[in-house]
Amino acid sequence: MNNLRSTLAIVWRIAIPYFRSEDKVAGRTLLAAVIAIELALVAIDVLVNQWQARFYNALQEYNWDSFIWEIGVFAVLATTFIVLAIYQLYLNQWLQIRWRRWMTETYLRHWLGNANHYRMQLKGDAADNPDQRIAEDVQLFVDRTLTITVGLLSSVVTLASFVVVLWGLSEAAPLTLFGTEYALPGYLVWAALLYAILGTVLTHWIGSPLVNLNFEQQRFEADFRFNLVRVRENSEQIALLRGEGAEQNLLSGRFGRVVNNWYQIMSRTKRLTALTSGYSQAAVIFPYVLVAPAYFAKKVQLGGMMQTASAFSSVQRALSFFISTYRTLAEWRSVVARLDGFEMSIESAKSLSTEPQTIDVVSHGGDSIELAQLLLKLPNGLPLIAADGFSLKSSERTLLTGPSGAGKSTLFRAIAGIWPFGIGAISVPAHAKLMMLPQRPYFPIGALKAAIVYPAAAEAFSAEQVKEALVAVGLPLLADRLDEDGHWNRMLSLGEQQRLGIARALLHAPQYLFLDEATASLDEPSEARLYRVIAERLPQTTVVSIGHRSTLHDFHDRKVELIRDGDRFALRPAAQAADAPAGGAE
Ligand SMILES: Nc1ncnc2c1ncn2[C@@H]1O[C@H](COP(=O)(O)OP(=O)(O)OP(=O)(O)O)[C@@H](O)[C@H]1O
Repeated sequence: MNNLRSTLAIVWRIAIPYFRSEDKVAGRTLLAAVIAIELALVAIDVLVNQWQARFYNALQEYNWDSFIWEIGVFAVLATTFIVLAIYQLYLNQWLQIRWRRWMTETYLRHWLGNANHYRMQLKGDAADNPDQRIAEDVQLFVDRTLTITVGLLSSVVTLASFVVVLWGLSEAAPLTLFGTEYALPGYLVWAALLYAILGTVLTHWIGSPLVNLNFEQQRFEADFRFNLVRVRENSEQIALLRGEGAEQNLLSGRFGRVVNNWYQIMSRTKRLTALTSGYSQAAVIFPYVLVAPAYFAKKVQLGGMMQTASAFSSVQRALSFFISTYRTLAEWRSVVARLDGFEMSIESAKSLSTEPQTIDVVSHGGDSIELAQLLLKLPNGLPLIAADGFSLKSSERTLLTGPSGAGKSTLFRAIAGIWPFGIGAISVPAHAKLMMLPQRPYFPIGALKAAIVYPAAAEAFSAEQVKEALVAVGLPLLADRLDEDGHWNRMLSLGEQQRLGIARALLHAPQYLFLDEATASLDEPSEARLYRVIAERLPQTTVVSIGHRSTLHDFHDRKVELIRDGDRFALRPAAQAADAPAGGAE
């Protein structure tokens, strides 16, 4: 029960914000329309039930005129039913897509906002496969929540309406057993109730493991899909390493989990279907058995008996809502649990950046980046780098070196404000434009121009500007392909990608440019040429480079090293300055 209450609380928390959002008028109106139509459909059910009594009586009495009249009445009822059913579905789908659009946009905003997607990965306890949560679970949540809510409401209203009908019919067709009449008010209602309770208890008993099995199934499917995507993304590496066999084993292993879980779902579903279909078949005949003695004792007409059977089945169907929607409910609960996990994970990623015991990245009025009493840590809490009183001055070019794994890239991450582990402060000039270029730049799939100017919009730079930047970084041949669509990370060599990265930097002209081995795949002369281009074109930019080649020294004003200091590395200015000024010798 507690479980149910907490699930409902989570559903409320996930579902309600939409109906309070900027789209609330449309959302509430559509929801009200869907509910109103559902109620009208129940009313038609009641009318059809009363119609049945008249219709079968007309048949029993061989009354042709009544028969024809009732056919007409039925045609009107059926037409109204059809029109309402069509519009209910239509409005329901309309509500679904608006609700889903709002939730998807909200989740995207929270997930992408403030580098939460990155922090969620760092946390390690991140919700698995966020893509699945955003793409699939939101859709399932909206669909199932509407189906279940409207279905439940319909059941309650059907129950209330038909209980009244059935209670009246219990009086008209008194309980007759072995020729004796028993005065048991509303016995048909009690019989329906007992029947439904029995079915519900049995269904829950057999079906409850399905909740967890469905949850796992979705997870295994998403894992399998994710690993397929990884193979596609890394297909060159895999082909070069002849890793196909290993991939086959890995993927088969992942798919094996999908299959094993599926077998368990199959076996549970088989038992559940045996119960639910047996239950609904028995429900067809059960009311006739109950009323038959009264009918054969001629206490009730054929119309009364048919009406009783139909009312009984309506009550029974309403009471059995839980049974008929059990699988949907099971699936829904796992969707709710996954979305809840996703929201929690976003929240905890958000809180990581605001916890007092984290690195404070603050803006200040000066024009240098200052590190004060900074201690960078690993996610497991171990210290990585200590830095105090260290500054990166305007227009200065600094070369950062140090052993592999010392934390050079992590220092860049901290300055960019995405590494939350540690304490201390990093002051960054207010409104300063920082740009980080990694060794492997990222290019979104699409037109080359949009890929180069990312994250700016393609129109932010003219074709001439982009072409000029391409020529400057030594890629004149690409200048004619700006409108060509492609997966540039896959199509270009790493050296070419690094040149494109520098072109991006030239276009954006940041105040601070951090190059994390961003030219390491180029030959030395090409690397030197790119550094000269940066010096010429971005003379005001503060450049911080991570690199291992000695040729880089010529293009930097000073050298800073990460040196082991006990259990951590310390940031120390190297004793001697660089041999030549920025943009100096080749
Ligand atoms: N997401 C992460 N989770 C756990 N540990 C991490 C994570 N990212 C980096 N580390 C650890 O932090 C340490 C520093 O990594 P970093 O990439 O900053 O080193 P680096 O000095 O740039 O190395 P290299 O010169 O090899 O590129 C490494 O020991 C690395 O394993």
